[in-house]
Amino acid sequence: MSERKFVRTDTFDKAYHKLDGTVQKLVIAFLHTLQLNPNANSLNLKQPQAARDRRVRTARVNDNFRAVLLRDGETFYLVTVLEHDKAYKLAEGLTMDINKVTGGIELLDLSGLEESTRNSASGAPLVGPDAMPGLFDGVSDADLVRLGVNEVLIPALRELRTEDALLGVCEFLPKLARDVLLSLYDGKCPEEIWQKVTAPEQPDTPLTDAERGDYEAALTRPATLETFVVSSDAQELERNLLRPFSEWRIFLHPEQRKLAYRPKNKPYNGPVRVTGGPGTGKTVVALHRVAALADPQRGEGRGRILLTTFTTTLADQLERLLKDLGGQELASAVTVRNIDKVATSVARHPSATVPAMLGDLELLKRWRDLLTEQAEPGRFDSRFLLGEWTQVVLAQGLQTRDDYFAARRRGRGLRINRADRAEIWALIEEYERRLEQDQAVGFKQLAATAARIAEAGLEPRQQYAHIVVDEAQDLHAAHWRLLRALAPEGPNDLFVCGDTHQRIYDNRVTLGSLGIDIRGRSHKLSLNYRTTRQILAAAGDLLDREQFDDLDGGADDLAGYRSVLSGREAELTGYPSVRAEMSALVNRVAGWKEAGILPQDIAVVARTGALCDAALDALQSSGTGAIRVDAGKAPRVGDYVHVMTMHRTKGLEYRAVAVIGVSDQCVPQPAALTDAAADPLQHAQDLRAERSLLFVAATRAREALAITWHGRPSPFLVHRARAQ
Ligand SMILES: Nc1ncnc2c1ncn2[C@@H]1O[C@H](COP(=O)(O)OP(=O)(O)OP(=O)(O)O)[C@@H](O)[C@H]1O
Repeated sequence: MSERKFVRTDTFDKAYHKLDGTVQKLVIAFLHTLQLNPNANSLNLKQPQAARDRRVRTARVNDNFRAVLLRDGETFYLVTVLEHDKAYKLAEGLTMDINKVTGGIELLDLSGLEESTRNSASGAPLVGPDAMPGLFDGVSDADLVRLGVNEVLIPALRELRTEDALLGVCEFLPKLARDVLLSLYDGKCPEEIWQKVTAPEQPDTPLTDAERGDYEAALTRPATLETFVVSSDAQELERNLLRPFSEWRIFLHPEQRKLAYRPKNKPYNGPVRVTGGPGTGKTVVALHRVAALADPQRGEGRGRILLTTFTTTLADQLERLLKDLGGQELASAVTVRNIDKVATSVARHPSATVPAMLGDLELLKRWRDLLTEQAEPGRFDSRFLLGEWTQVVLAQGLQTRDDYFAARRRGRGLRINRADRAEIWALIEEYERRLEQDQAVGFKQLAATAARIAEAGLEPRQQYAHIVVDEAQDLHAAHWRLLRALAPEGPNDLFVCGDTHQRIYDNRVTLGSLGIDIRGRSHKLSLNYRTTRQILAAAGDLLDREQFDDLDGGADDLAGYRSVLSGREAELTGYPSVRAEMSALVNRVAGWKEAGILPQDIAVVARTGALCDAALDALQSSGTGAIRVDAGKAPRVGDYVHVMTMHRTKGLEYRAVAVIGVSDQCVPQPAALTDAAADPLQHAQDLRAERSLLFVAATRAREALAITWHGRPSPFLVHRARAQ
């Protein structure tokens, strides 16, 4: 007899978590009975008379609720738990099939689909001069099938004539079909959709005819695991259901799964890079990759694992998510540290005095002080010198005057001659001498020291077999040299996730030149799980046609970047004064709260601390609980709207986001821009970072985004603002 298996869908989990506690307990009891004896009378397992699929059953949970499931031999596919009549209605139109392209199992809710198309079409003229064409008239059935749309869906899909009708049917479609149809609706051609949407879901080897009907084999395919999870017994199922529902822990997109979990005999033969726009699940992939490496059963890991990212706040968040994913056991198997702590752990001797750590603002001030004390004004200003020190000297680990004279200055816009180099080196020596004297050190300087120590050789117990990096776009060259030296070359050594469209610090690198060879091991995620299509479109416009690098000397773009979530358009609104903007903010936040969004799911974001203070003041004076989210501190828990600068928003997400003060005087922030005449390249890079900051802030929004300004709008907004 084959082993009894429970396969639950994401819809089952969602339905379970919406039930009240007493019904949940009954669902668990039902599962235990099903495990012990699927033929038990108390289950009242029935095949609806009008069922389209002979495998469909409903079963009794209590007098009001029934579970909907499919039985295929000893395998039970748990679909949902619904009120009695709704359960029967769903069960009658439900079928299950194996997708011909992906080999993944799909549930097809034909009654829901047909009813939704019928309702949306009622009243619309289908013939005559006013008849509306079908949304997909220009796409052949053959193309739809080739793209992975099951042919039984096609007649109903041909009835769709409006966007509302399409959005209405989305909830009844398998995930791939939904993604394909929305991409077609967005104007993408079948070929592009094949490449970006469907092909990545294909299994590694093409399906044979026999495999197309083999459900047992289909159960293990990544495309199935996007929607289904297999449990071997009711206890395991119960344990999983009792945890809070977070889809990302269980239901990965096939691309995400393939990246995170490698077959045993196919390790990555070197560093891997994962890119993708905001919200595409890079962090989720990084966490699952760590889980795969830490799982002794899988045999992928060879030793210590480090998970690192840019800030302490993000590292704390990663640690929390790692616990969500694999409990304390997983969290204890991994070192989670932000990159500065990694550097500190290598560079600082435990008994040495702890130096003062200086950020860029303080370092810039010290450059200014040094220059003011010079007898004669030199050719170089403080911003240039800070850049030269960090982007050339620390980035390359230059230690001597000769090294500096021989160094290439890639990415620096101002040409300098030998006399200039001599002048600059003398200033840098004096600058570093003063830092040492004051027992102070810059963060990148510390990283450069740590890299030097690690490159000279570390004890094996200080090294890591595997390093997983999140928010990689903001790491400095010295960080990369350090990480390279911390993880000796080998299978699965480095796994790097990042998105250069979100680079908000001026750290550009070419990984290859730093000993991190990602050739042939580069992957891009493109399905956004966070943000609606409307918000993505507005955020995408902020980037204009700016060029972005791919961390390795090439170019990156957001081709194929998309979302299947739908919602309201982003709002872009200008006001005559700050006062008017703040008063509108107070009303907007009140509106969001009235619509059921909790205060802690709302963020107010500004470019400067002063504007944050003004917003905080306006909100608090109106009686709205609000707090500032500051560096290094986890946001206070409670019913507060979070107010923060754009820099703080990195890696976070909220249901509603108001980005305020996006005026021409404030974004880009004049103080953050190098003078174009002094260094045109640097000026362009500073502008790009300012644009990315706004992009990062806007892409934190899941459902609602408002971008506002007073006076004239920021030049980054101009064509959107005009089009509104
Ligand atoms: N397979 C999935 N199923 C459901 N939700 C997912 C999935 N993958 C990611 N998410 C959710 O999408 C959101 C964005 O994911 P994540 O933070 O990993 O994206 P990211 O690419 O790292 O984003 P960013 O670059 O903007 O920081 C999170 O809420 C995450 O839980």
